Amino acid sequence: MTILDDIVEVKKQELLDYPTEIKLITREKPLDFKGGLDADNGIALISEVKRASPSQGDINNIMDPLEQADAYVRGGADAISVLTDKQFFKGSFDDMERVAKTVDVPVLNKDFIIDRRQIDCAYNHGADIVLLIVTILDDGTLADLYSYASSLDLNIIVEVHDEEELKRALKIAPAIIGINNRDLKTFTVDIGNTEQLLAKYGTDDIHFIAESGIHTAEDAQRMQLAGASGMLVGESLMRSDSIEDKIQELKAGKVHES
Ligand SMILES: O=C(O)c1ccccc1NCC(=O)[C@H](O)[C@H](O)COP(=O)(O)O
Repeated sequence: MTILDDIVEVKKQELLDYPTEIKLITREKPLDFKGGLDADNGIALISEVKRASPSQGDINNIMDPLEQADAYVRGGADAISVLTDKQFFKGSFDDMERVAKTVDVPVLNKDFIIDRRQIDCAYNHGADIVLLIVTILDDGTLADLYSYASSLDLNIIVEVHDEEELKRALKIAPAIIGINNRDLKTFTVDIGNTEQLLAKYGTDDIHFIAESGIHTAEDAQRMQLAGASGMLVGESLMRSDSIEDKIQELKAGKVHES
């Protein structure tokens, strides 16, 4: 059993307490994250609110998620990711909803989705983007959750770690693929993973988001040079005592069309 197996097991247990059907609230259309990627040929930054993690333990559990997200937006983040898993990341839907109600950039619900009702919850709590992690889904469920989230106008990041998962993701022709540099089963982190996969599979038809292990301007530049349209950064921003400077540093390599 890996930690990822444990996380999925907890999600299954939590789902036992969900109603069989979740009524969707009436809300504004989710903000268009993909449109932002289409319009900008630089590298977008998704800044993550991450109190704790299985690999690091407590990262920064004393900050206020709203103040953190505000600082991210002031620094120039293009989107905010909020971990909503309670048991392993000390997050909550309340954290995400407070952020989504306040910031004017798209908000990603970072969780381990295995059932449509989690997408309903993400939607009702104000998410604009959801994450589908290929390794925890079979092909049929992946395709079903993708089409369900699309029907709600949510942006979707389909997350892969290796070539086999990437090939499975490509079968549903997603607009955005996240390449996680962290192996969620062993916690090994290597940003060379994005470089290797994009050298072989990079295409202008898909936006690729480099996820995890990005700490410095040099790391960010490597991800951009590899062809990533975006990067997802958690720990290094959560540990920074000068968030706005850290964001400027990470975005320093951002190239804009003149
Ligand atoms: O971060 C972990 O320890 C972890 C363990 C098991 C499953 C998922 C995990 N993290 C989720 C993420 O992918 C990251 O929060 C995200 O990509 C940001 O990574 P980082 O910048 O390295 O904090």
